[in-house]
Amino acid sequence: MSFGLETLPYGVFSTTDDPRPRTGVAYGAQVVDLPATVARLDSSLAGAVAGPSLDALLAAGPAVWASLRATLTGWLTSGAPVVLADDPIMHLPFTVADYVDFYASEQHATNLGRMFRPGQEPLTPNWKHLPIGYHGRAGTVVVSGTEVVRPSGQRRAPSGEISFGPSQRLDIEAELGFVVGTPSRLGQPVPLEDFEEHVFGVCLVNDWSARDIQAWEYVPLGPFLGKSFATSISPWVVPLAAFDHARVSPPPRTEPLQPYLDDEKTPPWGLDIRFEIRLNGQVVSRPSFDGMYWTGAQMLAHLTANGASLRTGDLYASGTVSSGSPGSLIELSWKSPLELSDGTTRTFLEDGDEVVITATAPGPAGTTINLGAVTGRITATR
Ligand SMILES: O=C(O)/C=C/C(=O)CC(=O)CC(=O)O
Ligand SMILES: [Ca+2]
Ligand SMILES: [Mg+2]
Repeated sequence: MSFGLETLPYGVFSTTDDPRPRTGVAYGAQVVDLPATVARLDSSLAGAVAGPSLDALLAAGPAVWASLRATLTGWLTSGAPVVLADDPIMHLPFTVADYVDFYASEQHATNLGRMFRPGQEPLTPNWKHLPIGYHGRAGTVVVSGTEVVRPSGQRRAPSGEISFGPSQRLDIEAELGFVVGTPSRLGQPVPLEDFEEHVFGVCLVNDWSARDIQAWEYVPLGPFLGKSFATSISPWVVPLAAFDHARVSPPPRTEPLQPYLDDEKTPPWGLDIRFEIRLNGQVVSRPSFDGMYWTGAQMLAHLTANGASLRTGDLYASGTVSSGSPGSLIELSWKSPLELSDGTTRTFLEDGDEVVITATAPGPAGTTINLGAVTGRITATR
């Protein structure tokens, strides 16, 4: 996994020689050890990277974010000496405050509506008027590479029999996660144009979902234990500043929007990010984020429209990215099971299966922004 100068994502790493978790920036296949450079940084920048997580950097705000990125770019371009580490062991990069999951892909919402609510209109009447979301479980957000233990729960068989046991319909959801840096004040909504004041950057998310548990529990209050057992995120958080060349207009809006969501006159926050989903090494889907109906800026405006405040470390995910190609197995195996090159087939995940989600975006002058990977392997129920 190699990262060019255009990406410069932040994460938290340790090494076998030095087991202290510390902040770093990925460069090539190595990591720039940030605390090792503090003596050469301005005090505001040094304070932002000195701790064992990205929390202080997230809280420091856009001026520090821009200044640190410019400083690091300057150092790496000019070959200034930095401490580089090999073979980093990656940790959860920041303290996850609140976790929200949106539902911003029209294709995913339509497909799931057809499957979960057959005979009804697939899109609910509110879908094109507001970005639908729910509050998830921040405490079970885990870093890429963490094993995912198959959850148990209640489910109802087609016969009507209710039972409790290991999920038999364990799925993935490939999503983009937005990481909040600067907090906001309680009672004060964050308008669309302040997105960059508050959001530090993005990561990749796999919102593991137990479809059998979900289908039985979710009416009328929405997702609960079918999704709260684990949510994996990539270890590298890519700053929003890296996406200047990836910004695109979202799909045409087909319903008039309330003024707080109307992004006609603000610079667009659609993002040309291409995902790849691998199951046991084999590419099974290539969704693209540019087809997502709602943007990260609209999701943030909606999240705070009632005056709910933001905290440093809030994470909100886009919802399954199913434009172009599906971001979940329930969609991929809808008509017929997935056929893998080892001769086996899948409708849902089996114990031992490994899922790797990667993504890239266009950078300046033909370069590529690398969002890294979020991986996870399923282990048997304990
Ligand atoms: O349509 C439903 O009832 C359920 C949808 C989901 O499970 C998707 C969800 O978690 C939001 C998303 O990832 O798009
Ligand atoms: Ca989800
Ligand atoms: Mg989850």
